Amino acid sequence: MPPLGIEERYSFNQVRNRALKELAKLILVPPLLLSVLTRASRTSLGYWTVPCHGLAIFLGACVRTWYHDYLQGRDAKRTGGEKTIGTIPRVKGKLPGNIDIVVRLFANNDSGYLYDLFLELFDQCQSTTINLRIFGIDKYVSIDSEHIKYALGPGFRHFWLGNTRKELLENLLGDGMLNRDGDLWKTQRAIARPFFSNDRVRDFTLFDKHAQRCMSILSDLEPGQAIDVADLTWRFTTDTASEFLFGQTLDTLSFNEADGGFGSFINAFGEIQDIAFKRSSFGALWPLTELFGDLTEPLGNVVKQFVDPIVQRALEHKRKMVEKDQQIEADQCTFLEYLAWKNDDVGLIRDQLITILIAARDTTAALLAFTIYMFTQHPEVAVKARAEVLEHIGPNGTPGIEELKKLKYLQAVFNETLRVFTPLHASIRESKPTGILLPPSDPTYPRGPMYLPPSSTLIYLSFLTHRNPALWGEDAHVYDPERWLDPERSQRVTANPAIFIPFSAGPRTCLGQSYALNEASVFMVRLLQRFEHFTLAEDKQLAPPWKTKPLPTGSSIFGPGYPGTKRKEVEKIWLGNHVVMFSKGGIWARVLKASE
Ligand code: HEM
Repeated sequence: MPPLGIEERYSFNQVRNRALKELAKLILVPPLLLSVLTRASRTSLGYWTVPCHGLAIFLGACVRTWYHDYLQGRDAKRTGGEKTIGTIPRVKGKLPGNIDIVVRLFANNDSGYLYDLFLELFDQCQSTTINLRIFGIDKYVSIDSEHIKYALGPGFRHFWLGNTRKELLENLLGDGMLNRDGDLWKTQRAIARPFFSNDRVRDFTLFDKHAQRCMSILSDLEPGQAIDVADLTWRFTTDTASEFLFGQTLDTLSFNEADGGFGSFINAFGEIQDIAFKRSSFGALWPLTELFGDLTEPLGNVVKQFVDPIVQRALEHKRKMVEKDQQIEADQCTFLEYLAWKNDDVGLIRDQLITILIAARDTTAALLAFTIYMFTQHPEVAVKARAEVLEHIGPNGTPGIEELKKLKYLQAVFNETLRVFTPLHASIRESKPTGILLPPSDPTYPRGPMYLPPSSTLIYLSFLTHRNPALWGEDAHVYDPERWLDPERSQRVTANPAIFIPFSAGPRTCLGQSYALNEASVFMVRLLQRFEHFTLAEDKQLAPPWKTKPLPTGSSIFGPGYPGTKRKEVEKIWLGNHVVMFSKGGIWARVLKASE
């Protein structure tokens, strides 16, 4: 069996065997050693057999952790050389293996404000990069803008996506660019890049067509009728992306889910992502929850059954063109035709298409939905954005690239939504098999260079970096687009762009940034031309479960109200964190048509 390698496709059996081996190391090896010892010394443990074997597992874990720390300490000295370097502070829970922390993390996810518990952990450790060490397995979590910048940019070569991340979505993303490192990633990115260049995504006809459909849906609502705008924007980006990628829309805006093919495709597509998210909460041992088979396999087959014939047709079309000695017009074709022109591998084309669909859809939908949520909470923002649209484009004008450039306030609104409700709230990298010296930390809790051991999992929470008062000022929790227009306040980002990374940074930065912002702008222009007032339908909205007032007393660098975020006071929705952030139960709003 080939070893799990960076460019390999992972078979589920390989992944399951890997997890079983890890489990065996944890719970089988120590009792086996004990049995060998007792046999060799002809000792009978009698009634003590079970407790002694339990104790052996516990001691085995302690010895392994101690040895692991010893090796790390040695490597840290080697990596640091003459320099004095620190170790990343470890979270110290009350129970062995930090079980209590795991329980609290699940509870925070289930009923708390997103990532609140982490604020407490960072504060306890007085560090913005911490080691959770759960059941003896190190997991580093960071909100440190300097450390994240290093991993994404200058230290890029020391990191890769890592096997843990790739195993989760192998059945959906396969060889797609979001799931590969090394040469395959480079090739995939190089092929796709020209298609997402600024010039290429300037044709707004497609965005406009689907945006206009959304406006018709909104216009047809009964007076006072509420709509889930998270669902509407999701359908908008699904239809737009599918037409952009495949050349045919999935037409989810017709709300006709019963229609066989694409309905099952969209469901399977969503379900795989749900499974992947659940897997991620079990860490590297998740395959043990699927001992009897890969839960994503049947769903992956549904996806393939839907996409492969479309890919085959594109390849057939290409063959006919080649026979007739025709050339493809790069600026006239769909992404699928473009990919088919570049290679003949159905699997590779499918993986790349699915990757872009996954990257393009929920992210941009979230940007739009959270912006509308903010319109409901800050009517003055909607009024100002609408005035700008009317001034530069008029009540019926068509948004083109030149018009959009003039919408400075709308750009500030999007920036502020991307800051406060950053769709990709977290991401993950793995360091390569050599120890690394992380640069000095950001000013939140000043620390010198710290040692990151080889092959470490580093999860970074841009959600919290974007809301950190030490980087953004005391009003970091306030939604205020003006901060992007005020030279003094916007200076914080210009001086240190690493504090704002909604589209990531460095060589793996988002390929679809222009596409996303143009698509979102066209939607918003159409919305603001037709509607002028937005309210949250609180009677429909799933209310957050926490009590907002009084806030807990005490304070930390993250502001008063420790250990929670200050936004808890004002938030009317309940944030959830799948791959992309969302509002549990949707975002229900009522919209008022603009007076003619
Ligand atoms: C508001 C909308 C969007 C946001 C906030 C966003 C954010 C991001 C982020 C943070 C990453 C890095 C992920 C990581 O390294 O773990 C990323 C990667 C990527 N995004 Fe986006 N994205 C958006 C829209 C889009 C769209 C519309 C497309 C395509 C049409 C797209 C295509 C990609 C691709 C292909 C990558 C992978 C790049 C690589 O690994 O080299 N994104 N995006």
